[in-house]
Amino acid sequence: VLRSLQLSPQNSLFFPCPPLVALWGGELTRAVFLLLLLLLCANGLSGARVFGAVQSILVLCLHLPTYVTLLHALGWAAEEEMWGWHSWERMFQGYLVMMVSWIYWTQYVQSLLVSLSLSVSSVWRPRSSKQEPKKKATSPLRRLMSFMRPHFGCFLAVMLLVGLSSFCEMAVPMYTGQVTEWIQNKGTPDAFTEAITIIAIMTAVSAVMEFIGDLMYIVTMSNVHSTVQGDVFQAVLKQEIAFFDRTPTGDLVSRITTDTNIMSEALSERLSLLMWYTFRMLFVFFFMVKQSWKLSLLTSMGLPVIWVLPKFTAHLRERISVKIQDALAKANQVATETFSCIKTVKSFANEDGETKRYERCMEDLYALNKIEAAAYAGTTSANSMTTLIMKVSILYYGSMLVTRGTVSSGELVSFILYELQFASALDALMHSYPEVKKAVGGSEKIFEYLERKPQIPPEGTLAPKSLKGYVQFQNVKFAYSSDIDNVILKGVTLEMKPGQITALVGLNRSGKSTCVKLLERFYQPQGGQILLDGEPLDSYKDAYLRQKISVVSQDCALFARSVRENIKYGCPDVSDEDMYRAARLASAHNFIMGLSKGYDTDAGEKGGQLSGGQKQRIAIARALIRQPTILVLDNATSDLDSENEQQVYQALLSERVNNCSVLLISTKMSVVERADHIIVLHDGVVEAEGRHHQLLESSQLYAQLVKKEMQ
Ligand SMILES: Nc1ncnc2c1ncn2[C@@H]1O[C@H](COP(=O)(O)OP(=O)(O)OP(=O)(O)O)[C@@H](O)[C@H]1O
Repeated sequence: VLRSLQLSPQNSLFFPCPPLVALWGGELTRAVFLLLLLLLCANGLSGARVFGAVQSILVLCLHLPTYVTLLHALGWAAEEEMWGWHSWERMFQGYLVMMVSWIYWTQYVQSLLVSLSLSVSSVWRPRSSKQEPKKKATSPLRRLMSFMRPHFGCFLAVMLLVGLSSFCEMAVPMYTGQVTEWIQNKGTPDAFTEAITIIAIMTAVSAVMEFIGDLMYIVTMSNVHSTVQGDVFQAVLKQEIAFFDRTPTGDLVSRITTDTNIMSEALSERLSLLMWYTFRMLFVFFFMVKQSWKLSLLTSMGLPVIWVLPKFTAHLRERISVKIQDALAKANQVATETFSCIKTVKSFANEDGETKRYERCMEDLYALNKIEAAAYAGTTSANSMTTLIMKVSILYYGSMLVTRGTVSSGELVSFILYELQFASALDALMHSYPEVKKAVGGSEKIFEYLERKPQIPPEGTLAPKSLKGYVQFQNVKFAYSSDIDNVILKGVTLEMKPGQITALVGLNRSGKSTCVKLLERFYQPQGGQILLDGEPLDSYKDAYLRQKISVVSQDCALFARSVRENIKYGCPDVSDEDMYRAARLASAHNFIMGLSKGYDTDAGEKGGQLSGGQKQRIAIARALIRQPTILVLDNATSDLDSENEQQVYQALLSERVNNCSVLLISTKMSVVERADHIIVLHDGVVEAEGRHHQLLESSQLYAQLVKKEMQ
């Protein structure tokens, strides 16, 4: 309606009041009218939406009068803006400003206000003493930053260098504009030489700073990478055994190697780009405002539209990245499992089956990669489109300003050069931002491991100088899972006296090894307690227990290192004499000396270069070298022939190493019968106990076991 009145200085008789008042009056009326309309239609809209609409109406109606008043107050010419408000150009501008402000509001200001109000309320809200403090989920980025904190000085220096280099680089277009004006106006040669010299110096300084900054950054980031990888490895090692029972090895390896690599590669490359281009953008913007604030305003209006896009796609890519890494871990697991069971795979001729399984994982990965590629391509083309539109708008508006004489042609040249830099910086930022987000997304699982607290009670503090080795199980109950039908120990009460050989016998799967695992504190009993020298097992230090209790089990694993390193595993400072003594006690010295390189012979992966019996004797030597107070032999000689087995037990049991307590678990009753005390385990409880000849009479099960072996 107002437009149809064709308001202009010529027909201002419609508004006898001053034009500024008329402008405010008109726009306020429009605002009131639109607000009333909103009130009528707001039924059912949420508070946030109504608030957003009110904000949009106020921006739409009041931005022009505010702008004109500001120009007026600064004493700048505001005539054109004051009278031109009804034109199509101004109307289009009004809606454009409103849209931009709406994007700013919904995407940036609102979330900023929410986080501000949250932090203020968390400071001011009195926390009742009864209230449990909520566990704050730390963002992966913040957790990553904690790794960078020790290198704060380096990062500060890099920032300074980046800042300096960007400033020098970004000052060049300004002097290029001066050179253009010099050519146009045929200026003095001195001015030209001066501008060119400054350009050359600025470029050289920028290049040197960039080189030093890059070098420092890459070195620091590789340091951060090693720390993260080392810490993840350590954190995983600290987990309880049940965690390893649940988590496939391939998964763990994938997290420690692949995931940390992806994260650090993306971070070292992309984060550096993000930093460089942020600085560049800041300086470019500074110089752009210096050239023409009006053109800069136009440029910044396009910014939120360009920023919103990567925000959405970054979120999408972050989610896909987590899925991709899960799929990769799954594929790794399949490969690890196949290669570690290669003999089974081959003997069942299931190579094709395993290949198909691996291919299925690859297909899943391929599907996810396609989605990621589509998200990437979509972002790139949308970004190019928006930057192109921005460039055209700037050229159009810039040429109008040159025609009006508001900016010189040199300034426009500089501005366009800056705008190009700005666009490329923005483009790089938009590519780097999702990549950094992707890396951060991928790092979530890594931090999950890093922050996971082992689900075992904290270790105790006891580490007495002398330990007798008196073990008591008092009504111990245990199950590996929460399934009540699967209770392994239903109330085991037993004793291991110091210096004695105690044997634990029973049918297969009766829970003998489980008792050992509980004694090693690998799992926690769900009922009853285990005492060592009268003190609860949990009150001892972990390292102390590992030193005092040595276990040799049937599936003793050796490492792909020399025999010497395997025997000295965990105590590398022990003398060679002690190593030979332990090896002799384990009846291993003679065969080791017969190996091609003696104690320096490589055992191969999992001890694959040695026979089962040789591996077991090395494992016994490894246990004895610590001079334990309690020695547990859990089917430790199952792979030895009877002659060698007798030899080992003769040495171990008759010499009674360091007078230590021995817990013997064996199916060979001829060995068991030599024990001082024999415990028969059946159906999760101790069925009988005593010496060999007593049990033959008192325990049917024991008599059966002896009979079975004799048969
Ligand atoms: N890590 C585990 N997770 C779940 N169940 C387990 C685990 N280790 C052992 N079990 C189960 O606990 C039961 C007791 O096993 P355990 O090895 O203690 O018996 P055992 O008497 O030593 O048997 P064997 O004489 O055959 O070595 C078995 O049914 C076994 O399958």
